Amino acid sequence: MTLVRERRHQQGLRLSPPPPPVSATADFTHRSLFPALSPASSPDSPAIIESLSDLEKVEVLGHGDGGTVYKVRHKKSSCIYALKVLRFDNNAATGILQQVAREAEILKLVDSPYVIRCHGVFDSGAFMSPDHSNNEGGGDLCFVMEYMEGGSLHDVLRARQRLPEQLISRVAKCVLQGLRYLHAMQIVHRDIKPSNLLINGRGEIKIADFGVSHMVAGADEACDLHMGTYAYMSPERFDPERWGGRNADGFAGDVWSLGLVVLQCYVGRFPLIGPGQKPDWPTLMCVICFGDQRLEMPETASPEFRSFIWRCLEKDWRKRAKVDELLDHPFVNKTCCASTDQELVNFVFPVD
Ligand SMILES: Nc1ncnc2c1ncn2[C@@H]1O[C@H](COP(=O)(O)OP(=O)(O)OP(=O)(O)O)[C@@H](O)[C@H]1O
Repeated sequence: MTLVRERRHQQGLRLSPPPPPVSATADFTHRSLFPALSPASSPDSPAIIESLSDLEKVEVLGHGDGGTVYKVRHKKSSCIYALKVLRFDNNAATGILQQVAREAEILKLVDSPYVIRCHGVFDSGAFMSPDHSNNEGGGDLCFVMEYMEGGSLHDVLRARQRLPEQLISRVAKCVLQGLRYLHAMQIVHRDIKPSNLLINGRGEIKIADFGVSHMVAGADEACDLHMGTYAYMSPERFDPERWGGRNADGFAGDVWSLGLVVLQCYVGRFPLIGPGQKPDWPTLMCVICFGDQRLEMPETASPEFRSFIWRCLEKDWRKRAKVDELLDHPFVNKTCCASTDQELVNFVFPVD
């Protein structure tokens, strides 16, 4: 646990667009954008959060491209939450404002044990007008989220470098269950990567961060095909002309990203480029979209692991495995049974 926490603030493989300005402190006077959840629908978090003034900061959990995440305590109930604060000034691009508004919209809809639960969204009111025309002066947007004690898979990999195969299988199973839920709701995540997979004290893994997700129906994919982190982006999203991306439904892109995450857990670094090689845009373009990708398929990995990876990292999205196929795959079905949630907990929170 200590090890994991110490390394939380280190930066991961980040190739997202530049961040908007981030506030150092949360202004706890915002209004609620959607009602806090009732106790019945949230057994883990009995508190009803009416305003951000109900919460007090405990510590900073981490910084992302879009903002700062705090550990906070609900004053009345002492329940612990994670508070993600995004700060915008009046120069914030409309695209970014639409992106966070999209995250808020999607969070309202999702309710799954495999997806991070959001207990409320609060804002200063400056940028949430439907056409984003009223954004003079900027403001904060604050997401009150379920607190995940183990931090992200990125934090865990920083601390422990690699995961044993049976724990990787457990991670894969949870993410696939989350994706099955999201895809059934016609939501494509589009940014599956280690820092967006969070782990709690019960060894549960959940998908977080819907900043670049979108609802498939009615969305204009062509407008924002390149949003998300390039490193984990599928060939059809990276180079839609070459890989028929204009016709892709988007779900296959989440499977590709999961394949890379699973392989990264095994080899201990981003798997598509050599150690020390810079993951810049041209290098990634070459390995993801052209010729033979330099896939490091470890000799020691089981046949089940290899087969799972090949099914995820099939370049042609039409031939790539679907989520349901992968949930039936022996790597997920069989290998996962060789471990327990407790083993994952022991791995994430080692006794020093
Ligand atoms: N719900 C949570 N519970 C506990 N820790 C969290 C939670 N959400 C985020 N964190 C921590 O805060 C860090 C920053 O999270 P954030 O979502 O802002 O950015 P990120 O996902 O790491 O990067 P990016 O902005 O590129 O997506 C995470 O890496 C994680 O360590």
